Parts: sequence; structure tokens; C-alpha cells
Amino acid sequence: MGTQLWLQFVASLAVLTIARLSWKAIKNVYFHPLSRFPGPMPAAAGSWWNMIHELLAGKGLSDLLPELHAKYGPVVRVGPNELHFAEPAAYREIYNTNNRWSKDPFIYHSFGADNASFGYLTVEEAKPRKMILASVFSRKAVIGYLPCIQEQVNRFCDILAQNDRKGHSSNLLFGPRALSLDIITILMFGRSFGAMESPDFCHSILCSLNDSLPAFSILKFFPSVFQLLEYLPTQFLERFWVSHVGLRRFQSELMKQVIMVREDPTLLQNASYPVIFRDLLATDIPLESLYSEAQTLLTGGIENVSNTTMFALWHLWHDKELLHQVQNELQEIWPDPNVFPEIEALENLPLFTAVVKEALRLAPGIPYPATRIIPQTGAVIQTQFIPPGTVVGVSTLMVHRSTALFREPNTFQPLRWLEPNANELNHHLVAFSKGPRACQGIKYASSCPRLSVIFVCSTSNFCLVLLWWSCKPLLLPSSVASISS
Ligand code: HEM
Repeated sequence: MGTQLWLQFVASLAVLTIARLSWKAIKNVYFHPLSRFPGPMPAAAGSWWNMIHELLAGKGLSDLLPELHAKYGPVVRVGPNELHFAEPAAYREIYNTNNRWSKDPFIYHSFGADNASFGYLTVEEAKPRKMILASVFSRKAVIGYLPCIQEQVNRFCDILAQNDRKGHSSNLLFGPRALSLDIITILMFGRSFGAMESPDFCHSILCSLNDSLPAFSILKFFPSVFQLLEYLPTQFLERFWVSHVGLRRFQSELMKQVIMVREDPTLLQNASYPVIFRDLLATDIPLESLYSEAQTLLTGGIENVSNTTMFALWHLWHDKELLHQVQNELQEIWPDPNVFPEIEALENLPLFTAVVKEALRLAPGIPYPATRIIPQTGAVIQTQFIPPGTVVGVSTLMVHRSTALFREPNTFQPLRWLEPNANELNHHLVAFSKGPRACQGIKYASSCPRLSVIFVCSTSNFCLVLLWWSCKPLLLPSSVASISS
């Protein structure tokens, strides 16, 4: 074929592709069952609108939602086949025990943990795994984990105190992550990964996980890239895409650990605490699925738990009066540091509980809309009929920051949880989601940050600064803090 013929062929192909995409966009905007719902036209036309915002402008859908709802009202078409609802009442209509709606593969298959409790799309698929996890995260099991939590938090406080004595600052972003990693790995595998001993708390798993976060966004939109990258050598990727290398490193370190305990389960036998993987290995779960579950539990156990802990500590250290109030509350039930109070007493401290609830409200861990697919029968949400197959969701942040529910919703006001209408507010605290796919680790995830904050506040009184150039919270040593204040 001559050059001219080639050019003609390529040009025709381009014209055809553009015509096809334009026709698809027109069909999506004007002839789709969701055409009657308001929203930005480019969002209705194709999923690239979302992609451009997330990948190029660095704004995920949850960042855009307040603006979109202010402009288009309580229901917005945020994708060709996706609706987002703003009203807290819609949250209950979507996420409740009667609805057994499937998860949306676009989101849930982008974490690389498809064969795990979190990644299974249907309630039926998830059920057998949920039954195993229900026992390892039962109230009784969590009470068994408390001595481990206490021991690790004491170690964390010792390290903060040591840093303070040496005149070193402490990294409050990675510190709680390292603490959470050490606790969850002891509970999962019977041994600590020693993250708190790493310089500045930056253990390789935490750094890898941190580096890998942007890769998840790209893999969500281009899942086949992930398979292609499997064939490229790490040295090559290291030069071009650090984030993906982080993800690879994280996955390979975790896989090594899973293989180790799978090949030699006796490694789990001498652990001082109940070990989650003992229960998982007692069943015949294939390796790939065991790995996926490990990734789910580890990321839930690190990221979400440490976010809550960090957020609560950050606000307490920022507000000295509040800190004194919680310390007084603690003093009443724990007057003698050598006599440890009943764990129930620690868990029921009203002000501490309010501080953690407020941290969960403002920083709920999973801010994206947990999208579900409307079943074949269709459904009614907020009095509107939603056609079968539509992807629907409500971001937790829209509920938690609703001005109709929370006074000054963007400010940290733990005392709101102690006011007469607190029961009503509790109903709208949905950080762990609701319904059949709600958080499986909820009992552990409610206890661990609360106890961490209590133990840290019982032993330390540090000064906090925010590094303005990186927005990273840092604990200043008291010697420096007294000069700077
Ligand atoms: C403060 C800490 C935590 C928060 C705020 C949190 C929040 C959530 C939310 C909102 C979901 C539902 C997500 C969705 O539908 O897309 C979820 C699911 C889940 N969480 Fe958590 N989580 C926390 C800690 C944990 C911990 C520590 C574990 C276990 C170690 C855990 C295990 C799970 C599992 C297995 C699921 C999947 C449940 C299912 O799909 O059936 N979470 N979590």
C-alpha cells in the first residue's frame, strides 16, 4: 500500500472513531434512560469527564459533589449511567439491610482485591467470607485484642517521649500509621512488622502504600494497563512511574508474608493474641483470595484506623482546653496509673467517645460514593423511579457535612455528640456504612482509635505544629515548642 493510501486509511479510521464516539455521546445525553436527570452535559456524555477531573485536575468525584449539588439540585447525573444523591434520607434508602444491591465493578475491581470480602460484588458471593470475618471481628474477639492494642500504644508513647527527650520532632502522619500497622499485623499474622522502629515511622510498607495511592486512580480508568505493566521490569517502571512501583512493592511484601504463613501455619501457633489468619487458613481459601483478603484487612486496619486516630489527636493537641477536659474525664476513672481500669469503663468515656465520633464524622476514611447497582426491578429513591442497571451512590461526606443535620458542619465540635439530640445525630453517623456491605471490622475499628487516643492522652502532652509547606502534622519536642510559643 502506498503512503497516500495509508494516510487515507488512518484518516478514515479517525473520522469513523470520532463519529462513533460523538454518536455515543449524543445518545448518552439525549436518548439514555437517565437523560431526564440534571448534571453537567460532559458527565452525561462519557466517563472521560470524571477521568479528566481525577487524573488531570487531581479532583475526585467526592471533591466535586458539593459544587455539583449546589448547581443541579439533590440528584445529579455524574456519569452516563450514574446518579449521585445529596440528601441524607437517600443514604438510608440505598444503604439498608433490605437492599441487597450489588457493588459497582468499576470502583470495587480497581483495588486489586477482587476476591475478598470488600471486592466481591454480590452479597451472596461475599457471604461465606463474611461469616469467617464475623467471628474474628466479634465483640468477644475484639476484647481479646485489647491487651495487644494497649501494649503497642504504650510503645508508641515511649517513642514519642524518647523523641521529645532527644529534642526530635515526631511525624504525626506516619506515626499513627506505623502504630496501626504494627497492631493489625500482630493480629493478622502473629508478629509485628516493626513499623514503629523505622526512622521517622516510615516503614517500607507504609511508604509503598503511600506512594501507590495515585496508581489506584489510573488503574480504575485503565484496568488493562495493570496487566500490561506486569510484563515490564521494576527498574524500568521506577524511572517512569514511582507510584506503581510502590503498589508493586506493597503487594509483593504482603504476598511474601501470606505465602510464609500459608506454607507454615505453625508460625501462627505461638502468638500471644488470637490471630486472624489462623481462622482464614483453617478453610481452603485459594492463595490469590487469601492475598486479597490480607490486602483488604491491612489497608482497612492501617489507613482508616490511623486517619481517625490522627485526626482526633490533631484536634486534641490543637485545643488545649478540650485536651484538659478529656484528661480530667480519664483521671476520674483512672486515678492511679498503676491500676488499670476496666476496659468497659475506658470504652464508655463520653467525651473521648464524642471526640472519636467527631473525627469519624469529619474524616470518615472512605469519602467516595460507595456505588451500588439498581437491580432488575428498578427502584424508587427520593420518590423518583430509577431504572435497572443504574449506578447510584451517596458520599458519606455529603451526609456528615449536611448543614440540615450538623450545626457548622465543617468545624470540629465534639460536644455536639453530648447534646440532647445526640441520638438523632448517631443515626446519621455513617462512617462504617450501613446495610449488608457495611464495615466488617466495625467493632475493632471503633475500639482501636478510641483506646489509642485514650492511652496517648493519658501519658503525653505534646505540642503540635502543621508544616505549612507539606501540610504534614508534626509533634514538636517540648523544648522547641516552649521557645516557639
Ligand atoms: C475507622 C476505621 C474504619 C472505617 C471508617 C471503615 C469504613 C468502612 C466502610 C465505609 C466500608 C464500606 C465501604 C463500601 O461499601 O465501599 C467498609 C467495608 C469494610 N471494612 Fe471497614 N472501616 C474501618 C476499619 C476497618 C478495619 C480495621 C477492618 C478490618 C481489619 C475493616 C474491614 C472492612 C471490610 C472487610 C469491609 C468490606 C465489607 C463488605 O463489603 O461486605 N474496616 N469499611
